[in-house]
Amino acid sequence: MIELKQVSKTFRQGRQSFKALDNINLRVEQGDILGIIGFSGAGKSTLIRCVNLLERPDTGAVIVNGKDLMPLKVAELAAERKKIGMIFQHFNLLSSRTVFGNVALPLELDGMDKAVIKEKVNRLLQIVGLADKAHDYPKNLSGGQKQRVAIARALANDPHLLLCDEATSALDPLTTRSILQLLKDINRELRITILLITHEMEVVKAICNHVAVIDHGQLLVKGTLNQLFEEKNHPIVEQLIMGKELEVPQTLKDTLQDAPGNGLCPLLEIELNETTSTEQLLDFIHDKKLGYKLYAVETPQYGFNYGRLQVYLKDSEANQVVFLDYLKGQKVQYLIRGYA
Ligand SMILES: Nc1ncnc2c1ncn2[C@@H]1O[C@H](COP(=O)(O)OP(=O)(O)OP(=O)(O)O)[C@@H](O)[C@H]1O
Repeated sequence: MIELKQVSKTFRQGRQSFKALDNINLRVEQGDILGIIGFSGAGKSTLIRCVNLLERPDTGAVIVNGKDLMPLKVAELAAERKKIGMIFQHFNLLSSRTVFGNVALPLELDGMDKAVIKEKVNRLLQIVGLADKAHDYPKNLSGGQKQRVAIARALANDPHLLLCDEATSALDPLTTRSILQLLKDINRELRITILLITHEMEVVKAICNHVAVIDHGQLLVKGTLNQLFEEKNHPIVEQLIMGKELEVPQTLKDTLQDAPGNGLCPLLEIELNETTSTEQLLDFIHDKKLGYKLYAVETPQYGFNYGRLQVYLKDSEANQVVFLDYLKGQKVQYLIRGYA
């Protein structure tokens, strides 16, 4: 369990000062995956770095596994830090060491026996799916593979907590998904608590069971995804939840019009909520025999309904009303991107 109590941090540069964290109180249970989300400059990195005291708060308590880290002496703090793994956006691998060498480093620094290191590193590489890359150098790896090496290295000291600082921001969407899946597996199989910072709601929706929203150094909301969606009226939360619009396919883009017109049908962007899954929505469409084309689906894979669909509702006006009334009845939000 992790608890931040009244944590504040001000950066000072010459005469200027900037309050990056303002009286943060946050509790994370063992086994949780907490997504810390907020816009650029909100204080996310500072917050996560305070958890292992890479950044030392000016005031407050940082309690990890029942121990306040703030008063600890250097050696005691180093021992506690060993149990907290960390991964970064740009992987931070040593280019002069092989994959094996990078993962082995924390164990070598710990003075571990060579044979034990070999056995352990090979097991870690197996977990992250890189057993065949042990002798490669980072420069020969893809971004996703580099992050897998970094994850294996972060797991080397058997941490109870993994801090992820924008771990997928430098990766393409497909690789992002595979790294998030790996983090999810690690959380489930090794029971490691994960704190993950991101500015993308999609990352939170994909793997987090709790979310904390940070803005201007303050904690705005902390709770489950359902609780976050209840705060949708908060302008910052709303902006984060809505995220990017789905890409309209080129074939439709060319013909899409802003206003409804004779024979035109709406292109809908539908925001699913906890009461309506993609399957339920499609069942309704099939039951009513509505004409449609599904252009994009963006649903998280891990048991939450939250996600978006892009549906071109190619049917009569009367049937369009049937569908839109259904969405309203289910309290599912939607946006009409245009008519074609
Ligand atoms: N070492 C530092 N010295 C001075 N100011 C800092 C320092 N580190 C962070 N800040 C400032 O504190 C604020 C919060 O920074 P932080 O990196 O925590 O935000 P963030 O939410 O992680 O942003 P991003 O998503 O862009 O990484 C920013 O305004 C930043 O400029």
